[in-house]
Amino acid sequence: MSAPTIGFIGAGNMATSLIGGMLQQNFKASRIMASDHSVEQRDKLARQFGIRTSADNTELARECDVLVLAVKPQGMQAVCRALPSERKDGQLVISIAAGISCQSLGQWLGEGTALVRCMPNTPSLRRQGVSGLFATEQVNEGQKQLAESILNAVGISLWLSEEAQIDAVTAVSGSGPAYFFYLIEAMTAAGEQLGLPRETAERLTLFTALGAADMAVHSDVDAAELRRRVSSPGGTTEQAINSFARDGFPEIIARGMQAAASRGAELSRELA
Ligand SMILES: NC(=O)C1=CN([C@@H]2O[C@H](COP(=O)(O)OP(=O)(O)OC[C@H]3O[C@@H](n4cnc5c(N)ncnc54)[C@H](OP(=O)(O)O)[C@@H]3O)[C@@H](O)[C@H]2O)C=CC1
Ligand SMILES: O=C(O)[C@@H]1CCC=N1
Repeated sequence: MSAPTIGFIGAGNMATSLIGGMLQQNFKASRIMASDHSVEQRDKLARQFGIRTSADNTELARECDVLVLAVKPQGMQAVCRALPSERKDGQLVISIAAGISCQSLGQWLGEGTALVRCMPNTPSLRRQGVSGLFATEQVNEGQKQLAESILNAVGISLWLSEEAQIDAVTAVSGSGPAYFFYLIEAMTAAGEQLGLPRETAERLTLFTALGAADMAVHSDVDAAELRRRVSSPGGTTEQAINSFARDGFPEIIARGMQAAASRGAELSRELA
């Protein structure tokens, strides 16, 4: 059997991250297509990745074994309703939109559609992504494996037992890279205030983030224990951690993530 064709509708940030990662992992450019209404965006992807692009979403719907819906949530209904009901036989549709439920997608695309809802993240571009996946009952085992092979090509993926968990995944890992970038920005600025040149503060911060994440991923003890091992009694780290705790760091993070998850649920209602 020949390799499946994968079509991305919406060729923006997230599609670029996924396609970039897939091409580094044995997916052939000749089997990937992308459509976008922006000619600049189409040209950019065609140049960057050597994939076929189109201005016509219908062309992808008719030709591709897998359709990845990668437009903004607010544009999803119009995109789905404009797709033809006669699409490629056995097609799997993967939606990566935050807050668009399988129920809405089923209504817009046709109830028999095999649908996977997925929440990836932008480090997929570096093949360091993590995705949560939820399959509707129309999805067969082969299609599940196909979805997994796409997302595993750009990082790791985890199946969810309930669709509602997607909002939590969005709050943790979908939006998560932005929280770490925010911390990097804040630590770099604080390093500068402490007298370091900006570039030095930035490199120290970036490599500390990379080292800490790598160490935590490969450790057999949890993050709290790793933190304790850095914090010598009466030393410097303890002072920083105590100051963070006094200022409510865990509560600040929990409130922010609750806001992200609530927005996901709100979008599902608003855009149904
Ligand atoms: N960015 C992220 O980190 C993540 C995003 N997501 C989800 O991925 C989806 C895409 O997000 P993102 O990549 O950031 O968004 P972008 O705006 O970067 O990409 C969407 C692209 O789709 C194009 N588009 C809009 N309408 C149509 C249409 N009718 N036909 C074809 N193309 C169209 C847009 O063009 P134009 O701009 O001209 O309208 C744009 O180029 C969202 O639903 C988001 O929830 C999920 C996980 C992480
Ligand atoms: O901010 C957003 O809505 C999207 C979903 C997760 C990351 N970006």
